[in-house]
Amino acid sequence: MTLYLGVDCGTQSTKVLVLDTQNERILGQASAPHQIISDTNGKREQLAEWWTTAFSEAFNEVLTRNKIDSRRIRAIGISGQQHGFVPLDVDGNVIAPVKLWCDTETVIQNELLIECLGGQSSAFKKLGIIPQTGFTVSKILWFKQKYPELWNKLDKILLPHDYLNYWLTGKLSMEFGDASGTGLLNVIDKKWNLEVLATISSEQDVLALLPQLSEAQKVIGTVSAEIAKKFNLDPSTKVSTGGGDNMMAAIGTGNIEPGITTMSLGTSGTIFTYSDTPVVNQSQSIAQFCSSTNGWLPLICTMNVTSATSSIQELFKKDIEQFNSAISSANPGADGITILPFFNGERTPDLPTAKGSIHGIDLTNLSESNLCRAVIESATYGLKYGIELFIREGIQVEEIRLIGGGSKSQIWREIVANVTGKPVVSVINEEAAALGAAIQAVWCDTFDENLNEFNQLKALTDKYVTLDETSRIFPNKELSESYAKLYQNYLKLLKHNFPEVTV
Ligand SMILES: Nc1ncnc2c1ncn2[C@@H]1O[C@H](COP(=O)(O)OP(=O)(O)O)[C@@H](O)[C@H]1O
Ligand SMILES: O=C(CO)[C@@H](O)[C@H](O)COP(=O)(O)O
Repeated sequence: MTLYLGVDCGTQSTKVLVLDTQNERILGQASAPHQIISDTNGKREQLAEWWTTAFSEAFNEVLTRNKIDSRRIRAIGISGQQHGFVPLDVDGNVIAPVKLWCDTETVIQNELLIECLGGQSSAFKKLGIIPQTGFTVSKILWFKQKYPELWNKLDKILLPHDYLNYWLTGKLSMEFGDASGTGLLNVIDKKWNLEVLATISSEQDVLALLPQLSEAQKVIGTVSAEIAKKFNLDPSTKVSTGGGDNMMAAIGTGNIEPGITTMSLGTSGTIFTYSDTPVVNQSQSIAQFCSSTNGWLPLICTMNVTSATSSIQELFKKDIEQFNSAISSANPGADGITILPFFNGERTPDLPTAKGSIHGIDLTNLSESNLCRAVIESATYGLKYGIELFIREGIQVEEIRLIGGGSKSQIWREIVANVTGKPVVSVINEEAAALGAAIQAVWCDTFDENLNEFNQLKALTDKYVTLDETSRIFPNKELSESYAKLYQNYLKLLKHNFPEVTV
């Protein structure tokens, strides 16, 4: 048996998946949860050690439950939530809690950086992307301002998946896909932008704080002796470059060539599509990330998907099954209730300090099931808003490949099809980021410099990514028409409450 491990360190949990390439099947998967440190000022942080603990728990569980021999693992691929700022000292210790992609405490620092770069369009010219509050760059400036003593100890800046790579191998590296979400990289020429680095600090060599950039198909090293012993791994076990969770989910949904759209219903909501060339877009909300397949991955991210839906679910003390049946029992449009679900500020549209609100309540419609339905519908309207931005930029969306925790819900899948007016289909393994990471590990391990890079990856995604044809849902004409009207009401409400939203 030849085994590959795919690991996805998401916001709410770390998932570990084992792929058996000899028998061409997934042997098993397990997950372990993480907490989040939150505050009303927008703080959203985690401790890096929670990720390594969750990795260990999920690793041990999947191996024990499926009686898998860890010595058979040839390589590991790590996927991770994007943008988080992991600060290391010279001894490789993490010196502060990690500010996450969903942290909005750094609004002021982000505004300052954009101003120093000459405003939004000038920043776009310099970087090919406009840094948003969730990106890493404003977290670095915030850290320097808030903790000057710690800043003096800072030796390296890593992203969450890079940190797990470092923990496994002792090697410091960053690949282009995840690096493109830092706000420090010119995403067109794929080089660090020295002007942005100087904006963070003109006295210090910020470039020296960044690890080496690596191409997607590379192995970064083998597991350290300590890790090999801890997990009973063969010391020759390789670790691939890995990548951001959306980049890995692109691989895990076969979204490695133009014309495919993936939507993730995770803590965040994302929509992304592969491009061979950078998409020079007028919309500041489309993040033109690099893919982890040496191309580009234009992406829309909303901050309030299962983070918002699980808040309402937990408020009513429902388990997932009860929550889904409450949604199904309510009428489309939740009898007039609409939620602006900005429980955590918002990235698309760019409203980092926004708060959520509930509208249209009266004595006849106030019920748990209507509120459950309304939060799901509103999170989906947020994603429809993203699709409209894609379409406006000439990016075609024919069909949506749905992944992430929320895609397990039949009723939510139906709502996505009817709100967007597009057919939706799930992949057989909805933990697409973990699967993508495992596929990337195979790609890196078996990579042959003499063969076409894309063809080698495509052969793997063709083999391991399967659409679940039984899950395909076509939009219902009548419901799509009602949702088109309900979406217009949502937009009206959005613009009324946030006049700065112009699109
Ligand atoms: N069957 C389901 N129906 C609706 N929501 C679900 C279902 N299963 C999981 N979820 C939601 O998905 C969330 C986890 O999504 P996931 O994609 O794993 O998040 P992340 O990768 O950001 O950690 C859970 O918190 C839950 O709200
Ligand atoms: O910030 C983004 C994308 O730019 C988020 O998509 C994060 O990468 C978190 O992902 P999930 O935990 O929701 O999968």
